[in-house]
Amino acid sequence: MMSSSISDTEDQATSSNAFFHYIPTKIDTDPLAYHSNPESSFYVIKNAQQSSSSFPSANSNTLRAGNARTLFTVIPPMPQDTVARPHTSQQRLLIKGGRVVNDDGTTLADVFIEDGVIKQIGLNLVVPAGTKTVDASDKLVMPGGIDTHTHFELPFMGTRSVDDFLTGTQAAIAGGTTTILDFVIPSKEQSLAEAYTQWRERADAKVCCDYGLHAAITTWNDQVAKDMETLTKEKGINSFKVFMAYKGVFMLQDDEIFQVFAKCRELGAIAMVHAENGSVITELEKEMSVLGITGPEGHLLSRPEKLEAEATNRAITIAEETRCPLYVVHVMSKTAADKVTQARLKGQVVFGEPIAASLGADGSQYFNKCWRHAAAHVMSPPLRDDAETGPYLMDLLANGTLSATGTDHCTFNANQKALGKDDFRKIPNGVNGVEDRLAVIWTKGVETGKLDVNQFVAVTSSNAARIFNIYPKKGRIAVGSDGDCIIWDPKASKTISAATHHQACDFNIFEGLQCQGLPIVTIVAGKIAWENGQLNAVQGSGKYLNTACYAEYVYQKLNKREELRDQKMKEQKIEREPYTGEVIDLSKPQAETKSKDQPIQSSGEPNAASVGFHNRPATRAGGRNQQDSSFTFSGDQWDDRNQRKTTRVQQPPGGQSKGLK
Ligand SMILES: NC(=O)NCCC(=O)O
Ligand SMILES: [Zn+2]
Repeated sequence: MMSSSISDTEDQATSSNAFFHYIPTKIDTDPLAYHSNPESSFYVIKNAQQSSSSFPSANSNTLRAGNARTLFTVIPPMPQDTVARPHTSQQRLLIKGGRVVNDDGTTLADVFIEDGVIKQIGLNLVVPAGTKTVDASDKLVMPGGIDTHTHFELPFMGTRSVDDFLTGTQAAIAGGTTTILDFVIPSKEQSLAEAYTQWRERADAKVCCDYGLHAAITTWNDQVAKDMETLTKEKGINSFKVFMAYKGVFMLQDDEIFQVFAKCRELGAIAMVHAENGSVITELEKEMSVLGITGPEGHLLSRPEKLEAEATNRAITIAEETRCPLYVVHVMSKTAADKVTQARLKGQVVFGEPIAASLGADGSQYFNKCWRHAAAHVMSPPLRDDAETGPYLMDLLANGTLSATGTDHCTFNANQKALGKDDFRKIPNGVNGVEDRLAVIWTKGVETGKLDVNQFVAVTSSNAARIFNIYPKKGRIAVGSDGDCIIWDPKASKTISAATHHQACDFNIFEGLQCQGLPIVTIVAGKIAWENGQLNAVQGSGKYLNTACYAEYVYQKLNKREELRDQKMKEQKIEREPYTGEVIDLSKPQAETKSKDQPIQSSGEPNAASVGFHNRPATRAGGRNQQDSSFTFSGDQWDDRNQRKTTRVQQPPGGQSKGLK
C-alpha cells in the first residue's frame, strides 16, 4: 500500500520498528551542508535508534528521494541478493563523526557496518568491542557512486577496451564509485545468452565492487526476444539498449526498435537508447572523405548535434507509442537534452543520462593540432564544440530533468586509437571517466552552486539505484542498505592526470582539471577499499547484482496508465449486429463479380467508391463529380462502363486547330 501523508510518517516515528524520525527544518548552518536551492529544506534525523533488525518495511515512509523534492515516499523492500555474501563475522566498521548525506536529507550521525550491511545509524552507538573505527569528522558520508554506463574489456572496432573489470573497478573505487553497470554486447556470431555468460565469466573473477549488467540488442529476431525473456526472468537483467548508430554493426531499424521496446514493456524492463542517426552519419562521413578530412575533427563534423536530437526524439516517440519507459544514455548535447525535457514535461517516463565527459569536457579538443590528443576524445555521440553544453546539462541535472550520471567509460590507448590514424572512422570510439565522475560533478556542479550535496547524491547514486531497481540496497545510507559508502572531503583537491590515475588507459580527457572535493575513503561492502590515496580493493570480491523488472520508480505510473488505457479502449468498442451480406470472393476474376453486371448508377446515390476509387457521389446525370480525381493506377475511369455522350464542337472557342504547319 502506498501512502504519503505526514501523519503516516509521524505514526511511523512512534511505532516500535521506526528507525528515524525525520523533522523537516532549516536548522543547518554548517557550510558542509550548504543548500543552493532556497526552497529546499534540510531534514534532520532525530532519535535515531539502534537496531539490528532488517530494513524498514515497504509501508514505512521516509522523505522523498531525488531532486524532485516531494516530501514523502515509500522505500521499497530490499531486493534479494542472488549470491549470498560470505559472512566474515568480524568484519565491522564504525564511521564516526561524519555528516550523513542522502538524496533527501543530511544529518550528523555515526554509521555502523557489519558483514557488509549497514546495521546502525545514530549518535552514541553501542558497537562490539574491537570494531574498527574510521574518523569522518568535518566530512560527508554518502552512498557510494553508481556508474550507470561502463564498457570494460569491450571488444569493439577491431580491438578491446583497455580497462578490464579489475582496473575498471579499482579506478571506480579510487574515485568513490562502488557499483558499476556494464553492457553485455553480443558479437555478430554470438547469441545474447552466450554473451551474457561471457560477460559474467569476465567480470566475476575480477570485480572489486558489485556490478550489474544491461544488455544490448544488436540484431532482432524471435530468438533474441526469447533470450530477453530468459535474461529478465532468470539472469537478473532489467534493461536493454538499442543503438541507432554504428550502421551495419549494431544499428537497428525503427521497426526493430519498436519491437524491442514493445518487448521491454511486456517484460517490465527499461529500454535504453544510444541516440544518433546512424544512416545520415554514414553519408556525412563519406562527404568528409570527399573533402579530404581524415582527422578526428571529421568525427565531430560528420555527427552534428541535430542528428543526436533527431534520434533522441525518434526514440522517445517510439517509446511513447510502445508505452515503454526509456533511458537515453550519454546525453551529449543541449538539443538532445531538450527533447528529453519536452517529453518529461508531457509526463512521459523518460530518463536522460549525461556523462562525466559531457559535463566536464568539450569538443574543441577535436581541433587540437596533436593527432593523439584529438583522437583520444573520439567518442559517440561526440563531445560538442561548445563550452556551454556542460553547464547546461548540469542545470538540467539540478532541476531534475536529467536523472542519473554515468561515464560510458570505454578506454583505448594511443596505439589503439591509431587504428584510425589515416581515417577518423576507424578510431575506436570511447573515453575515460569511471574514476573521475564524482570529482568532476562535484567540481562543476556543487562548487558552482548548481547542485546541493543532496542533489549530488541523487545524480551520482540514488536516482540510478531507483531506476535500475537496486534501491535502497544501493544508493542510500540506511539500516539494511549495503555498506557501500564514501567519506567525502569537500576541501580536498587534486589535479586530474593520466600520470596518477588508476585507469589503465594512457590518456585522461580531464587532464589538468583542478578538482575540488574528493572521496578520501571508499568503503565497499563494509571494508575500506580506498584510503589516503591507497587502494586496498579485493579482486573478485564484488558480487553480481540481480536487477528485477518492474522497478516501482519506473513502472508504477506506467502500470496505472496501461490499466486506464485498456479501460478507455474497451469503452470505445462498438457492439454491432454482425454483417450478414455478401463478401466479395477475391479468388475469382474481378470480371465475374456481380458489380460488373450491375449498372453503376441506380438511384443517383453515391456508389463510385464501390468500384474501388473515388469517394464523392456522382452527379445527378450520372457523371463523375468534378472534385474527384479521375486518376487511377490502372488508368481506368470509374464510369468507363457507362456510355459517354459526345458532342462534336464545330466552332470551339478560340477557333479551330489547324495543326502545325
Ligand atoms: N560511446 C562510445 O564512443 N564508445 C562506447 C560504445 C558506445 O557506447 O557507443
Ligand atoms: Zn556506451
